[in-house]
Amino acid sequence: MPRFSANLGFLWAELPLPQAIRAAAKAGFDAVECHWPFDHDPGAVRAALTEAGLPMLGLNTLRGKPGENGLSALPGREAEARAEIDRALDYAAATGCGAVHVMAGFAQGADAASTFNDNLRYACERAADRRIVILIEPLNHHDAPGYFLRDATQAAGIIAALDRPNLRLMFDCYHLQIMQGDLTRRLRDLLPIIGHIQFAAVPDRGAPDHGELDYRHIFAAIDAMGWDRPLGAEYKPGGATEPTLGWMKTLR
Ligand SMILES: O=C(O)[C@@H](O)C(=O)CO
Ligand SMILES: [Mg+2]
Repeated sequence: MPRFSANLGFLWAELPLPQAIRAAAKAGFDAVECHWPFDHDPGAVRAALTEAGLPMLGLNTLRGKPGENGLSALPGREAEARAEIDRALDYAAATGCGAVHVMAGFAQGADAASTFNDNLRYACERAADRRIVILIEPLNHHDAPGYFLRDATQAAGIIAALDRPNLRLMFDCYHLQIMQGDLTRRLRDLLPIIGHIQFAAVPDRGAPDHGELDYRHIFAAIDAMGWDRPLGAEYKPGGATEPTLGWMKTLR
């Protein structure tokens, strides 16, 4: 039976993070994850997680200046990228969060590729002694045109080349349906390197109860593969979150 993580970057995004954590617990989620929680006191976040009895599965490195979408593949920006990796790892350690998504940024070409690899090696090393997983996530080219990491094939190549036990793929069904499709086979083939799975309707990124993907089929297939960790609900509710949660009953 699938279990679910509320992505608090989109769900209950209007609430301060500790309140959003409590709202997710009340709604029946099994875990939470977030985008950029750094303005919230990590002690208050940890206390809310403990009170709610929920783990925090992941958070992202900061994106950089306005208009940027991560720094780790940007040649010449290594010092800033690594400072953001350190900041994210410190916050993850302080809140007991299990994974950090290292955001690549808008860049292309060989220099970007080697910069990303070097920064990922740095992140994996710094994360290892804290038992934190480093995630990389392909983003679709409509929402993030020019983003360095475009699809799961590219991400799998990086993970194989770096060969670090704590480097994993964030498999976001929304982005990967847009970029590559064939999600059932792709999930099965990539399962050994997947660190987290996220979902939303395609193409509007709404609740997973409409659109071109049938999540009854996808979640049953994921279940049959033996995946039992919470799946990340990373969709845009377009208003209050509670009225959008009907899918939790039908997809469980
Ligand atoms: O899919 C997304 O957009 C997120 O998972 C993310 O962390 C980067 O924006
Ligand atoms: Mg995602």
